Amino acid sequence: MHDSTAQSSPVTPPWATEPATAILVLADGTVLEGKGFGAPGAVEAEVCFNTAITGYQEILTDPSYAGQIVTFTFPHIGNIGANDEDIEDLTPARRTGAVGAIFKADITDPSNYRSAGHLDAWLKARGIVALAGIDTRALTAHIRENGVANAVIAHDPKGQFDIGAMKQRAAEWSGLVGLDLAKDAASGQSSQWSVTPWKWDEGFGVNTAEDVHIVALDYGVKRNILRLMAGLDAKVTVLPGTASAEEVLAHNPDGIFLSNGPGDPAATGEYAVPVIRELIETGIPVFGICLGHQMLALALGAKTVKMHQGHHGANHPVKDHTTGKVEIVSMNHGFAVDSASLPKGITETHVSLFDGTNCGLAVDGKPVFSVQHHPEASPGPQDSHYLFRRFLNLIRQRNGEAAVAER
Ligand SMILES: NC(=O)CC[C@H](N)C(=O)O
Repeated sequence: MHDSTAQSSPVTPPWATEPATAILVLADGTVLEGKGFGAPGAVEAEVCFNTAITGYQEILTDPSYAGQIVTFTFPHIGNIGANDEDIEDLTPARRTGAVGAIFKADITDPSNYRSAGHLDAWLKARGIVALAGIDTRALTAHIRENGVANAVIAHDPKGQFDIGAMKQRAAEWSGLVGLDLAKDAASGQSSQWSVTPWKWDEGFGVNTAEDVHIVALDYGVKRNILRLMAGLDAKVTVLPGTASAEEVLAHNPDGIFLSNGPGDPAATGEYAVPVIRELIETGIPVFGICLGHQMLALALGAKTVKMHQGHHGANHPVKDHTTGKVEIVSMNHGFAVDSASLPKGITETHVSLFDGTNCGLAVDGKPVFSVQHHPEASPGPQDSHYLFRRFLNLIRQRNGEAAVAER
């Protein structure tokens, strides 16, 4: 990593035999040069690092990564190719998710029975600008020391870059604080969801039972969340995150789900937060994940803050205070609920064992709870799947039915 003052192109890194075809310029002037993959072009976004060792397609298609470039700390990305199943955004044609990707090693030819093509071609089709061949450990250390960075990532097969202009663009970008990306991340349409989780040798299933009805408010929802709820015999109706409380209640839900999503939770204060405030007064069980958790906290009067480097990975330890158990979880957030701001009557249910930040809350005396981490774990370990059953039990209890085993 070096601070380049070069304004002319093509850029030739000292170790390379060929000119760089992709480049990352941070707002602090740091320049990283390597080999381009995926879509040509240039885009400004926030660079964060993800420590998961599997699930690169699920990560890159997670709508919560809108406005972000993901640096994978795992060095070999792409070796199992790409397929049409490991997708997390609801409407892939809209390509909501990460806009850039950074890898240590070049993408190799795919070798996996599920592969339908090369990751490079998939990145190109999805419009993701990718850079490979850089020291991702150094970039990760840089982010850990200095915090997530605003940047511009560019890929030009001819290696023509205007580094000065890229530096200026990175420095001038507003960053994610104050940015509402959830409104655009949502599919914007109401739909029914009945697909159940993928099973070995069977693929995805379809749920026809409709024991309970869950309305999921979509702020950029991940498919595996909907699959897990459908897998618990729920009829799932997805509504745009901009729906009013009246529109939600018109569906007669037994439970209301608040989805994950991109951007600053505090920027959703005009549409989502007031609606959530109304919904929690109805007595209908409410469950929120990640952005849904943060917006619920805001609706309850707490505050959210921007984190230094965020949590992005599939190996984070979280403690559930209600059971005393520790779960290894999937994480993807750059904002957090300030636990000191949680008002009276709200219990902090989960905390991160990495840094003590808030990872869950429950409203005393109401069937309303949420978590910061990702129990759908796509990708990630399945320790937190019990949270979907906890939600179902709140619904069953309210409907006068017997609880199912949580674990
Ligand atoms: N995965 C999410 O829902 C992320 C929530 C929010 N955009 C954050 O970065 O903290």
